Amino acid sequence: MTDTTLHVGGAAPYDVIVGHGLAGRLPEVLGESVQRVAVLYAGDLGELAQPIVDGLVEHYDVLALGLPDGERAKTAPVASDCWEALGEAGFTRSDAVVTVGGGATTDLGGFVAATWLRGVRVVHVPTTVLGMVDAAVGGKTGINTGAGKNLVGAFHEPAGVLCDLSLLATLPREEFVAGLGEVIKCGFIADPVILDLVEATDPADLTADSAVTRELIERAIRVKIGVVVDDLRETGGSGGHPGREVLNYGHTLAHAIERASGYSVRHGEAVAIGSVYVAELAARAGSLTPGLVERHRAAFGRVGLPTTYADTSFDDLHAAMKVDKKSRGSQLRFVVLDDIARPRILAGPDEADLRAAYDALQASGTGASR
Ligand SMILES: NC(=O)c1ccc[n+]([C@@H]2O[C@H](COP(=O)([O-])OP(=O)(O)OC[C@H]3O[C@@H](n4cnc5c(N)ncnc54)[C@H](O)[C@@H]3O)[C@@H](O)[C@H]2O)c1
Ligand SMILES: O=C(O)C(=O)C[C@@H](O)[C@H](O)[C@H](O)COP(=O)(O)O
Ligand SMILES: [Zn+2]
Repeated sequence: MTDTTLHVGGAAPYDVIVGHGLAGRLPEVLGESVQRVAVLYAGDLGELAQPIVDGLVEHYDVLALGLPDGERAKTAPVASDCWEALGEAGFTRSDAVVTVGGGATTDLGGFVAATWLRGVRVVHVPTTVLGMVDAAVGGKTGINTGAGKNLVGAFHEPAGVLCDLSLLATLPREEFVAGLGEVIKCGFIADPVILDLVEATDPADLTADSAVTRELIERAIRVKIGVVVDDLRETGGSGGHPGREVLNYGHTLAHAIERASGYSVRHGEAVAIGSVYVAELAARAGSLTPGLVERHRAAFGRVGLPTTYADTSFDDLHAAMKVDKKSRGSQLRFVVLDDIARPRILAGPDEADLRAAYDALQASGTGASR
């Protein structure tokens, strides 16, 4: 099957290429001025990263840096170690970073590229579904702090994104399923066909190499591109649309759960739980019907994502939600739906509704399979 090229327009345009065996296209995407390339890869993925490094060595001076795996990469000390390594290797503004890994790796690597010399080129090679449909696209980069998730970061558009579907072959099932959390989120906020496909497909057929998986991935990328080109820096939408904040659907509670669980709940799993929570909240605010709340539970639950959570008290999660970037002063703000693909901002909901929605989240649904 041929590669699909999805163009991201705007001030710093680039392409997201979806296909198989894409590593050979890295020089074309990196451009001609680059001399040195730092490959920042998830340390556990050495076998996936090595052929990419070997290909680059033919064209560039290559510095390969293995990072701590997953969320452990998204810390200030890891970013600092990368800056030191780039400094020792004499990296200049004509050099570039290539990231190879899941969303945690692209977030950290993107942040290093955004901050080194105030910004050098970065090309992402995401190796998870979540990285392909979301983290590698759109230019959000970041690390966590003790106070919460993604609290330090920068917007830094990549020079290109190579979504090599062959790399998904080794992805553990639970990581594959976690990525579907962001895909299904895209269905609720913008593309109902995604929901139809998920509901019509036997979950056993949602495999790394199936045609329906590729269609879901490409549809979710299109949703993300469509949102970010209109509101690259999350300054707000128009005509009542939340703008880029719509991609944060379900994320206010999700980030609080990730932090409360010491990041043992995967991001995509937390997004599933958080989306059911905002659906319950929207129902209490009079915008979403009970039938559509149940559609949230059914769609996420169908692919094996958790739709309930009870490990942390409401008061602890409420405190954690207050550091969400959508908050303004002491006011919490949520993306909610009036219908499928009709998002809006709900500002300052009553604490009683927030609590009742959490009670409803705890009362039914399926938990994480761990
Ligand atoms: N910047 C953004 O716009 C954005 C969007 C969504 C999510 N995120 C961030 O992305 C992160 C989650 O990303 P994720 O779900 O990809 O998790 P991850 O990066 O933590 O990777 C999950 C696990 O899968 C392993 N893995 C990755 N690819 C593999 C492969 N091909 N074969 C075998 N194992 C593989 C990793 O080693 C890791 O253990 C979170 O930190 C989240 O905040 C950022
Ligand atoms: O790209 C965006 O914008 C998103 O909000 C996508 C989210 O799926 C992603 O998890 C993002 O990292 C969350 O952003 P944050 O600003 O809430 O940290
Ligand atoms: Zn997310």
